[in-house]
Amino acid sequence: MATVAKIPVIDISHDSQDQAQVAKELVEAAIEHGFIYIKNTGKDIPAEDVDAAFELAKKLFKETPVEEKQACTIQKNNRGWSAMHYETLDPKNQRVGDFKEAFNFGEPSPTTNQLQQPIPPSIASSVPFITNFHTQCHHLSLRLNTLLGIGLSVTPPDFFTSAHLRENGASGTILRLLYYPPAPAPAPAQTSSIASDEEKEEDGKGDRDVRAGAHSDYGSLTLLFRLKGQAGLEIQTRTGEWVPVPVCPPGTENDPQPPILVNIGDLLSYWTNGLLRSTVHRVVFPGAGNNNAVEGESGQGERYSIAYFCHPVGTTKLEPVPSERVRKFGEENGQVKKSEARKMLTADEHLMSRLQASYLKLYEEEKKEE
Ligand SMILES: O=C(O)CCC(=O)C(=O)O
Ligand SMILES: [Fe+2]
Repeated sequence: MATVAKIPVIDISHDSQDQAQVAKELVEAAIEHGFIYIKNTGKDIPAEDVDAAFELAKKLFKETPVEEKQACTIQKNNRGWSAMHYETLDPKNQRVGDFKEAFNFGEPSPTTNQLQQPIPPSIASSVPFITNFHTQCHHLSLRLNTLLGIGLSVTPPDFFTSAHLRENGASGTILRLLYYPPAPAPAPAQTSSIASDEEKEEDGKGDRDVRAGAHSDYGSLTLLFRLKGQAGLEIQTRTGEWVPVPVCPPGTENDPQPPILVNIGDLLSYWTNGLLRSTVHRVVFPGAGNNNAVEGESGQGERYSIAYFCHPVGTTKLEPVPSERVRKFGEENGQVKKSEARKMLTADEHLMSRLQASYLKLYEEEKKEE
C-alpha cells in the first residue's frame, strides 16, 4: 500500500476553542504542506447539503442532455461547462486534455442573489440550492481567511477577510462540480514491452489520459469535497515524489462527512512572498500497474469532486500582505527584491494569466477571431 501524504487534520468548529492556537496550527500547515484537512462536523456546511451537491452533479453530468450543457459552454469569465478534454492543466506534459468534465458557477450577485450565467434547464430548479451552497462555502472561506490573518499577525487582522467580502466587489470565485469518467479500457497490447509503457506512464507523458494534469490552484484558497472510496488525488512532496491524499485520514472515519481538504493557491502564495505554500497536485488513475492506491479506495471507477476556488475581490492589489513574518520571509528568500521589480498585479490580472494557459482552445479561437 502507498505511503500517504502527512497532512494535518484541524477542527475549527468550536467557538470556545482558543482561536490563536487554531490559527497557529492552520498557518503552520499552510507553510509546511500547503494542504490542510478541515474536520467536517456539519456545522459550517451541513452533511445533507454536501450529499445534495453530489446528487446535483450526478444529475448534471449523467442525466442532462449534452445540448443543454453546450449552450452553457465555458466563457472567458471562467463560468460554464467545460467538456471532456477541454481543459489542460499541465499543457507542457499532456498530449490530451484532462479526462474530466466540469461545470463552473460564478458567485451569485450580492444584490439579487442570482447566478449571472446561463444554466441548463434540467437543473434550473436547483439554482437556489447552488447559491446557498456557494454562500456556505464563502462563509467557511472567510473564517479560514480570518484565522490565517490571526496566525500571520497581519495588520489589521481582518486584512484577508475584507479583501474577500462580496460586498467589496466582484471576484473570480468559482464553485465547480467535477466528473471523472471510469478509466478507459487498456489499449490492446502493442509490440513494445510493458515495462516501457509503464515508464511512460510514470512521468505523466504516457498515452493514457490523466484525470487532471499536475498543477497548482490559482486563487487564494480551495475547498475540496470528495466521496468516500474514490481515490485519485496526489500531491507532490518537497522531494518531488507523488503521494496520494486519502479521502478519510485517521480520526475522521466516523465524522458525518469526510473532511474538507483545503489548499493554498498561487495567489495567496504570491501575496505572502511564498511563505504559504501552493502545492502541486494532480488526479490520476491509481490501481492498475501502480501501487499508489490507498487502502479502502479505488481509482478505476467513476469519480466526482466539488471544488470551491476562493479569490479576493478582482481589483485587490497583490502587494505583499502587511505581516512582519511575511516581510522577513521575503527578505530572507530574496523575494522582496523581486517583488519591487515585479509588475504589481491585481487579483483579476493574476487569474487571467493563469486561465489563458489552461484553456488553450478557448483562447486560440478568440485569437483567430481578433
Ligand atoms: O478532483 C480533485 O480531487 C481535485 C481537482 C483539482 O485539483 C482542481 O480542480 O483544481
Ligand atoms: Fe487543483
